Amino acid sequence: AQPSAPAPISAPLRDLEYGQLNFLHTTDTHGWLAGHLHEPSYSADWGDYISFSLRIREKVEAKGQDLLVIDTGDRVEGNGLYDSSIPKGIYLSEILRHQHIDILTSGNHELYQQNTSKNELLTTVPNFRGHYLSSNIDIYHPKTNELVPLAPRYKKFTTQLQGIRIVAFGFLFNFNGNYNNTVVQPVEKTIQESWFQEAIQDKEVDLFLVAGHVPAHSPEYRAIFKAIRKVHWATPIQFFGGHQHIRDYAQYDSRAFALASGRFMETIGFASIDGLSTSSQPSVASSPVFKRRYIDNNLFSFYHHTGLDQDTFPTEKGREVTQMITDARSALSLDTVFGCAPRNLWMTRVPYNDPDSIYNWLATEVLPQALKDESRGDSPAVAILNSGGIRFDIFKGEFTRDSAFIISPFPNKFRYVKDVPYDKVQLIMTVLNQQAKIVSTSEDENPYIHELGTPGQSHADGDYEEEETNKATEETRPLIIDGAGSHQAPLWAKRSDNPDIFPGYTTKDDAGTDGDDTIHSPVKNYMVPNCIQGHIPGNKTALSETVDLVYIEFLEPFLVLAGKFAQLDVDFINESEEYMSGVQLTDLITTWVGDNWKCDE
Ligand SMILES: Nc1ccn([C@@H]2O[C@H](COP(=O)(O)O)[C@@H](O)[C@H]2O)c(=O)n1
Ligand SMILES: [Zn+2]
Ligand SMILES: [Zn+2]
Repeated sequence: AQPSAPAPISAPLRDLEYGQLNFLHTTDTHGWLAGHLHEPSYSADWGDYISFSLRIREKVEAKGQDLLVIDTGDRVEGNGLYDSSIPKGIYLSEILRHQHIDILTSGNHELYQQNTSKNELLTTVPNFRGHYLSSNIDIYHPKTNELVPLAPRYKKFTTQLQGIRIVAFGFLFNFNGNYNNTVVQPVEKTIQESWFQEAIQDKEVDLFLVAGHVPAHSPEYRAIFKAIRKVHWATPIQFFGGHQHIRDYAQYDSRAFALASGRFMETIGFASIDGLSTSSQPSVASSPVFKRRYIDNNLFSFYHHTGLDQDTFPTEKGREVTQMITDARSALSLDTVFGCAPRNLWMTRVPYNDPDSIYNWLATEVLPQALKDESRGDSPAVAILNSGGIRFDIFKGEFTRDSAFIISPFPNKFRYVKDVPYDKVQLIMTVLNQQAKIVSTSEDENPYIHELGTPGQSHADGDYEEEETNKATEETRPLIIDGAGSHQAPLWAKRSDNPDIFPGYTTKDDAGTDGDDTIHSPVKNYMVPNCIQGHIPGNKTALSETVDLVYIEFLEPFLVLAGKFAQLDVDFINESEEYMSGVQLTDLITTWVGDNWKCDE
């Protein structure tokens, strides 16, 4: 029987504009497959997304159109569901595989640790065999030690219903922070290889599909665009990108567009193309039409776009996966409470030195009070953290095991060098926070800067003031609504009269300001420096002329460079030692929370 239509709800939503070929896209999910438990606007989980894509497929296929589902990497690191299991990711891999994904690629986070890339090769690639593409990543096979492609370089396929002939690639940006069991070849070099050149010589192609963990606006995508255009002046190209954790849409020409779909399961990207040629109709008269939409990841949006409701929307598979997520969270004790945060602490909604900034909290409370290596006696220390290592806000209320991994998922330890002149430490801080200037002297145009600071931000001018709030680069979310649980639609979804506009994404991209499905009011957004420092003991005036320079180990390659600029004669790699017996930042935060943030009885 036909599902009955849901009761109409008046809400400020823009519809999806379907085409001959339609896409759903996720990127940078970073383990958030349970959705956002405290933010109704992003509260749908991977099971709901599975139902959504099945329902959208039914809808488009009923019209004879095709649907492709894409994921562009950074599926790992960033949430207790991935990071808290031993080994990491055992539950996540099982949950992920239930989504049908037509094309998926690796992000940089799949390559930082040896075990993670090994797991991609031995578990995720086989789970998505025939769909996982890796145009520029090789891996030393753990059994043979032979350098092999992580996955096939590209594939050619034809869509099910219309016979649209597609050549697809799967790239990673020019990343160089990978563990040495993998090799990432720069995109510009890869596209000169014979296999790529042969792939783009194919004349029987209706669409080039470039999926990648690459920013939508990037020198890497421009290079690929140019290489394809040299051979095919008019064949449509659809890029899917990620890595910057932003909603973005780039226009390369009238037939080539790139969509980036945010981060952390906040956004389901939608794109469509009309006017494509097909195998049975190889020439079309009209120009193709490209559309895009950024869907807020919640059930209210899902019901709206499918025309279904809470009874008709869920699928059996979706329900099963939601149950798998609930079971995994319970097995991992992710709801265990360590303390209660007395207030919200923000990454970018307030200036970084504001009392409500998470960075200010770390610099003035956590580091001075919790980071102390007793073997160093009274030696004062300055501890440096990269802002990019802090991944999310803290919401007022219960701080759980999940919260700890959400804020600080990386197994980063602290290292230190003794007796560094305090003024040199300050010079190093200045250099680190001006990293763009160092980078601009390098030969390539690698967006290396994203390897240090908070994703989605550029720190080139050292200006940390409020940004324009309507930029696609902003990180915007609706205000937390206390007490809201999982699977709730935004509060206004329950009103059928005159819905309020809630703060959230207000994206401006190359196609304009109408990309977001949900109409929001903007949220303030402030720049954050690449690095912050905490003084141990906290009183700066009590510091002696030299201090222990303590740093999070991820920063070491950047410190080597910054040390040279500051003319500091220290060999960080050979002279540094583990600080505080190798304590990790995540554990430091958890201990501090347990000691300082008591919950009311
Ligand atoms: N061990 C690590 C690994 C990464 N980071 C931070 O993550 C940033 C990259 O994250 P994306 O999701 O944008 O790819 C990187 O720039 C570092 O800031 C880290 O701190 N420690
Ligand atoms: Zn990411
Ligand atoms: Zn990334």
